[in-house]
Amino acid sequence: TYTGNILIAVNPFQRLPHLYDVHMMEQYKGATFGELSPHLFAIADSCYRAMINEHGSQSILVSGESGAGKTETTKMLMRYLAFMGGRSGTEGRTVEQQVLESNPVLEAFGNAKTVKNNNSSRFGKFVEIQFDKYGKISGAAVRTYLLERSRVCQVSDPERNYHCFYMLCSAPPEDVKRFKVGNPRSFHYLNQTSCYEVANVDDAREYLETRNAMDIVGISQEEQDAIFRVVAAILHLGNINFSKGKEIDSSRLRDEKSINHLKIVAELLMCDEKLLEDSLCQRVIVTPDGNITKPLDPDSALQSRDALAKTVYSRLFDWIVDKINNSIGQDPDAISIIGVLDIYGFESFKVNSFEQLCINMTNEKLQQHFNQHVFKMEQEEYTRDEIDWSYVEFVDNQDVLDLIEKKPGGIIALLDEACMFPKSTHETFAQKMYQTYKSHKRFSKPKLARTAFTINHYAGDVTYQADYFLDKNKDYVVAEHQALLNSSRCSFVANLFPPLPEESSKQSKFSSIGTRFKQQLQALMETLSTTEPHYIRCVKPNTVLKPGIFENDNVLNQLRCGGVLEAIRISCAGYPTKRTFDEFIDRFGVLAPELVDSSDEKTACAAICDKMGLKGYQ
Ligand SMILES: Nc1ncnc2c1ncn2[C@@H]1O[C@H](COP(=O)(O)OP(=O)(O)OP(=O)(O)O)[C@@H](O)[C@H]1O
Repeated sequence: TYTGNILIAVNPFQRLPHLYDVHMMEQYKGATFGELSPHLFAIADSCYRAMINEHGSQSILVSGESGAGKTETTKMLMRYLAFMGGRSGTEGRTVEQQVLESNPVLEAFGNAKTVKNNNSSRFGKFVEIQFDKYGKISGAAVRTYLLERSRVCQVSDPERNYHCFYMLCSAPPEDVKRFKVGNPRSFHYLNQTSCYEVANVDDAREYLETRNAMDIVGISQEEQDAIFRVVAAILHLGNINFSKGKEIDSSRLRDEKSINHLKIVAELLMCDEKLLEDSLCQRVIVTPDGNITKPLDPDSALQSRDALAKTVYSRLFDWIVDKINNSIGQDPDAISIIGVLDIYGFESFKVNSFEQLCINMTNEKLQQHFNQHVFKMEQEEYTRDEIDWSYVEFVDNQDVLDLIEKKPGGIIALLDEACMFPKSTHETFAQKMYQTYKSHKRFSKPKLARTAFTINHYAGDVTYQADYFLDKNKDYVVAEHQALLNSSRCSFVANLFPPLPEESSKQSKFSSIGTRFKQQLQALMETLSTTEPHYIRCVKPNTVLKPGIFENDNVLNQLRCGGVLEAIRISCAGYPTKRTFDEFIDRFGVLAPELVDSSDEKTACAAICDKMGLKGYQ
């Protein structure tokens, strides 16, 4: 259905191909908005037409909670835009085909089965489709946000790690042999949960399809092999274990098995075995008097191993995104763009951490953008009609945004400070927040909390646990890991870790995930502000992921989180029903037939209202 121009799309949890086929696209092509049943093609069509007619850039913002259908909706939107903006009769790899095929590639490496969704995107995505002066697609760019790195090393029932790991384990026998993988149950990074299969998903087929999609987006066979070699290396890396070494607080490889896995990792990454072992079991400390090598105890070595796995995986993901962008190509002469944003919705779990804070900050920003837009649209309409609506209140969430991201003084700024100060712990960080925001309306400290804090978001209160904030915010690659991988004989691996520029290698430049994410978000908002936005709110009808079940309270909460209720409030506070003068006379003329014919439409309408004793109309 629609609320104003906002489309509210409910996930059907069953395939409805007839709703999304070419025949349906034909019907919506050029149809007046609102004439046909609400449909995402109607949004895509009005967006495309607005771009052609007004030569202005557009954006479609798709939001909703995990499993609500954002990614499916985004793919369908892209298909419609490719249908409208594609070039007929072209052969081979067209831009629009590449844009569409980037989806399965990104999903293989960035999606996983979670409690909420069997194919959950663990990153945010903004696809910018560029159009030339003929309204044809001439280029595209994909920007991704905040991939969930922790999943690579840590998964719990009934979730899975990223799809690509299982695909590789189900690859054809020659590839399984070549990449030295096997049963997913034999890898620590996969066997922490007992979930290996996803209903209706055939990993073996997905492997071939991903390879095929990689061909189309322009990733060469050698590059594909290197990618899967890295994926396999990460699996083996997870199987390396440590036990206490001879010296105090030192560690060594635990057993033959670990030695064997280490060998395989070195082979797959084409780097030196001894260097790999050292980079896991030791740290070099730079002091004014020279470098000191310090051994790591087994726990720290395990952490070092996991940090390496996460860094390699996230670099791999970034490489794939860059490659897709390079091979699709950007059109510097593009006349306008249509951006499609598929980004995680508001999150509030039993335990909320740094990721939730970043996600909810994104949603606060988008909410502000949404409110401003809805408000502005209404305002423009009232101004056009010369109607006074000064009494309609605008609720701004700038105070929450300031609390999180203001510099200096916001939570992210405090966190960066804490990360740079070697002695800080999550407790000192929490204390600092409690002190700083003692009297902030949107911040509170739960009773008896030592590290927890609550933020009053537009969609409700969320309590965060600050325990891992410091670690999660630090964005640096251990120097030993950097040196190791940069020295790989495989140019693909070495290029994932280019040498750092001089100044930043001196540890002077601190880079934090929070600040980088904030900057990315800022850039996104700037892009969005140059476009005319269109909104789609996806709704998940139930938590059992089945068709035909509708949980009322749950849906209501999603509408609240999506800002739909706020949009309705703004609309209700003004004049929610809009009729032209002749429609009004058509409907209410019977109340005063004698007035209708005698005067012009506007006067007649006023006369009808007067006759019925209505007060305060404008
Ligand atoms: N229009 C649709 N028709 C049929 N099935 C759908 C549709 N939309 C969603 N689904 C089903 O719901 C599942 C979840 O949808 P999707 O992956 O798009 O959710 P999401 O909102 O992107 O979630 P996340 O934030 O976790 O990535 C899909 O895998 C698919 O099975």
